[in-house]
Amino acid sequence: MIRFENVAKRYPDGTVAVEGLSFEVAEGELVTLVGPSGCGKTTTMKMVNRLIEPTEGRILVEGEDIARAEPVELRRRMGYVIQQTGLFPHRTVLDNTSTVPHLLGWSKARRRERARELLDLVGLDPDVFGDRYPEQLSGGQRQRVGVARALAADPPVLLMDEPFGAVDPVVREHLQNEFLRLQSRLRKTVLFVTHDIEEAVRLGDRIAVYGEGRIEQFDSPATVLGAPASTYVADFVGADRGLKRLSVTPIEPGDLEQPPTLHLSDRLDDAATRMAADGARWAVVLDGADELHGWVSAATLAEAAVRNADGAGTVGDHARRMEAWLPLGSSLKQAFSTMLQHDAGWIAVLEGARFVGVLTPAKLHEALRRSVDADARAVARQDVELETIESS
Ligand SMILES: Nc1ncnc2c1ncn2[C@@H]1O[C@H](COP(=O)(O)OP(=O)(O)OP(=O)(O)O)[C@@H](O)[C@H]1O
Repeated sequence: MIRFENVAKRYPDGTVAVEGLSFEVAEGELVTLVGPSGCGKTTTMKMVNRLIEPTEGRILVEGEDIARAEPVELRRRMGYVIQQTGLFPHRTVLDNTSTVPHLLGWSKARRRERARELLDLVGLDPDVFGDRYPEQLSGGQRQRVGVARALAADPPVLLMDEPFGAVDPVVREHLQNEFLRLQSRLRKTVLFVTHDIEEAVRLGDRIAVYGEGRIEQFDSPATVLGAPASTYVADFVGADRGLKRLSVTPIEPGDLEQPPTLHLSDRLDDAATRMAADGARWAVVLDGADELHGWVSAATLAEAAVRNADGAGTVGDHARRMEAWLPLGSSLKQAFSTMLQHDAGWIAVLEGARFVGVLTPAKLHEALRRSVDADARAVARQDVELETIESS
C-alpha cells in the first residue's frame, strides 16, 4: 500500500536526514516509526504526503509513484494528524472536522452529518462539543478532534506524527486504546511516528526502529523486544524488554497445563478416588455444559468423602468459584496481572465459554522464553525445546 524504495533525503546543507529506506506498509497495517529525536521519522512521514521531496529513490502509494501525483490531490487521500493538532482556532469543532469534505465540495448537510458521525466515533458527543472552539477543549479532546478531522473523507491512509505526544500519560493511554479500537474497525493503512517505545509496541502491527537516518530493525513488536537485531536496538527498547514483551505475547493452547477436570455432578467418593489415583492436588470443576465453574482441592474432597462415608454428596457441594480466567489469545501480561489481582497460583483459559487449560507462573515464564526463541529462529512456539535450569 505504501512502499519505500531506497529512499533518501539530503538537505542542501549536507544533512542526511534519512537514507536507504526500503520498506512496505501493507493495506490495513499500522506501522510505527520509533527512534530518538532527529533520527528522521518526521522526514520519512512527510515524504509520503510530499511536504518533503526525497532526493533519492521513490515512494509508491497504492502502486502509484507519488512523484507523479498532484500533491493536493495526494494529500486528500491521506488523513494527517499531528501533535499540535493544527485545528483552526476560529472555527468550531464541527467546522474543523468538516475541513476536507468542505474542500471536496460536499453539501453543507452532508458535511455536518459526516462530522457528527465522526465526533461520535472518536468519543465526543457532537451536541456537547460540536459548537465549541478548540481552546474550549482539553488536550485529549483536541487530539480526538484531530483524529476525527483526519478521518472525515474516509481516506485509505492515515499519517500520524506524535498525535498523542502532548497529553499526559493517563490520557495518552486512553487515546491509544480508543485508537486501537477504532483501527480494528476501520483498518486504515497507518504510518505512526512516535519517540516512545511503549507506544510503538502497543500500537504497531510492525515497528521500524530508527537509528540515525536509517532503519535498524523492521519487525513485529514481539520480535523487536524478544530478538533485537543489534545492541543499538536492544539499548533503545530498554533493559526491561522482557517485561514489555509480556504485553505483546498471546497465550497459546500449547502454553497450557491440563489439570484433572471434574464435573459439578460427579459423586464425591468417585472424585476423591480419582484425585488420589492421579496424585493431583486440585482439579478444575466444570458444569454440565463443560463451562468453567471453579476448582476444588484434593484435600477438601478427601475429607468430605470421609465425612460422607455413605457416598452422598457431589463435587458441586465443595467446589469454589474461579474468577481468575482469561480468553485464549489474551496477552501474558494480562495473565500475570490477573494472577496478581486474584492472588491466584494459576488462571483458567477459555475459548469462548469452553475451558481449554490453565496457565501457571512457570508455564507463563516458559511461554515467554519459547516465544522469544521461536521468533529468533523463525519457528512456531510449540517447536521450541527449552533448556532449563531445574529448581531443586
Ligand atoms: N530543512 C532542513 N535542513 C537541514 N536539516 C534538516 C531540515 N529539516 C530536518 N533536518 C534534519 O534532518 C534530521 C531528521 O529530522 P526529523 O525531523 O525527520 O527527525 P525526527 O526523527 O522526526 O525527530 P523528532 O522526534 O525530534 O521530531 C535532523 O537531523 C534534522 O535536523
